[in-house]
Amino acid sequence: MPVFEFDEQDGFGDSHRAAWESDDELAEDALELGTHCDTCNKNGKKSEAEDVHDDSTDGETVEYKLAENGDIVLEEGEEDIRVPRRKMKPNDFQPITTLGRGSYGKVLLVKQKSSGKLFAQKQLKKASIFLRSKGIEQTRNERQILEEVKHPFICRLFYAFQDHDRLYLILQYAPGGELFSHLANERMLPENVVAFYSGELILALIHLHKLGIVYRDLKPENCLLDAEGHVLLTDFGLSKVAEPGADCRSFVGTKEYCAPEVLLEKPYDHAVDWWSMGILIYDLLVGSPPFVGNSYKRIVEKITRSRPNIPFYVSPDARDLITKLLKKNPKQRLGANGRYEAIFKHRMYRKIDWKKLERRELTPPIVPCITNLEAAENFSEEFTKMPVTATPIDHQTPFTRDGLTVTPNFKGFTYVASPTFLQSDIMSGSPLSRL
Ligand SMILES: Nc1ncnc2c1ncn2[C@@H]1O[C@H](COP(=O)(O)OP(=O)(O)OP(=O)(O)O)[C@@H](O)[C@H]1O
Repeated sequence: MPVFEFDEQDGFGDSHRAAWESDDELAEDALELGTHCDTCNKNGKKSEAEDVHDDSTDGETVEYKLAENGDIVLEEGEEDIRVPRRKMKPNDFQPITTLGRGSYGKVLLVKQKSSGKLFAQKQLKKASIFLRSKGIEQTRNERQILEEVKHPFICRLFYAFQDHDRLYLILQYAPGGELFSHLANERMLPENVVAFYSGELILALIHLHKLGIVYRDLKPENCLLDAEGHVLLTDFGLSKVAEPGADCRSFVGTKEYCAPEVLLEKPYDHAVDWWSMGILIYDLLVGSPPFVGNSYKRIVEKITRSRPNIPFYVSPDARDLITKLLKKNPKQRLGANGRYEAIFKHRMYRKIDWKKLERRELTPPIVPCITNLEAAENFSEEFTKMPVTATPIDHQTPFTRDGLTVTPNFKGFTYVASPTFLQSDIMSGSPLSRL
């Protein structure tokens, strides 16, 4: 996958760091957001079912040094030998419940049999991918992008594999569910809360942009929460790697969140993500996106021609930010061309210490109610009540296209995260293991 770094001068490099380091006032004024569990008072109780520490590695015997507290002692640069880099298969994971459904298949909560660890397993039916011509490219994109991207607010990919019928992505499980399901409980969020979530998402987007990736699909369903309440951006099916100077012309995205240049089929770039960020901030503050209508044509008309109608109760700072992000001309949009400093310094974020935010040191305003990770309490019962069956063993049913029998193989799809990562923060010191 082609990846390029932005120029240090106008990119994320020094100018970004300078913005953080020079602004002591902002650091001192750092926001201490109050914490509450939004649906109950049982803050993060440990589930006995989760207290599993099975070090077995499918019969392989390995030796490792142990510290007094039982931690594995690793020499610098040494990879953890407890986690052999072995390809996974569907049968290595026990399905627990259904979490949701995407356009190519479902997302299950699964438990890795060898370790007892929980993951989200995104299944994609090859037949439906194969029948939609853009599907294969989209799926490869998703796998490659997830593999490459490592960021505290972006959902991690651990394994990717396939059998005859399906592709499988084994992802970091976001037990807090969708950010917007919490919004549905609250209707509108206060400005300091919106600054927190949009701040974490801004850092995630900048990370992607720095890698040359346009996310293109920023929408409520793709903003999940981890057990502590930090944002996890997911679903990279529509992300695209932009070559320097190249524009992406294919139509993607959820229309209410789509930038005008995309709807008008004009060339577009990373600035589309800053438009969607403006829509998301409006949606969080007001309770619905700014451009809605009962037909596709009406929505497109509003997005391309109308100004957003910002209610009177939105503060001047938030109003200013939304207006600057929702500039129809992508070149004038806040954040366009790597001008991230203007976002960091915007008054909407005056109480955010960006360094602390990136280090996950600011307390999330909503702590998801999780009493038992396996119960997936923050997901819709429409899914969690669905019966889950074990993933069928590869039954070699051929399917046809244009009258021909085909057995598509998605070359290069298989992926195993590095052993170091499999034992890293997310897996061992993460909220999941602490519950
Ligand atoms: N890592 C995860 N942890 C927990 N739940 C997840 C995770 N990934 C997805 N989900 C749940 O599954 C639902 C569907 O996810 P998916 O990524 O397939 O959505 P989608 O945007 O419809 O996908 P696509 O655009 O590929 O069709 C999400 O809305 C979310 O509720």
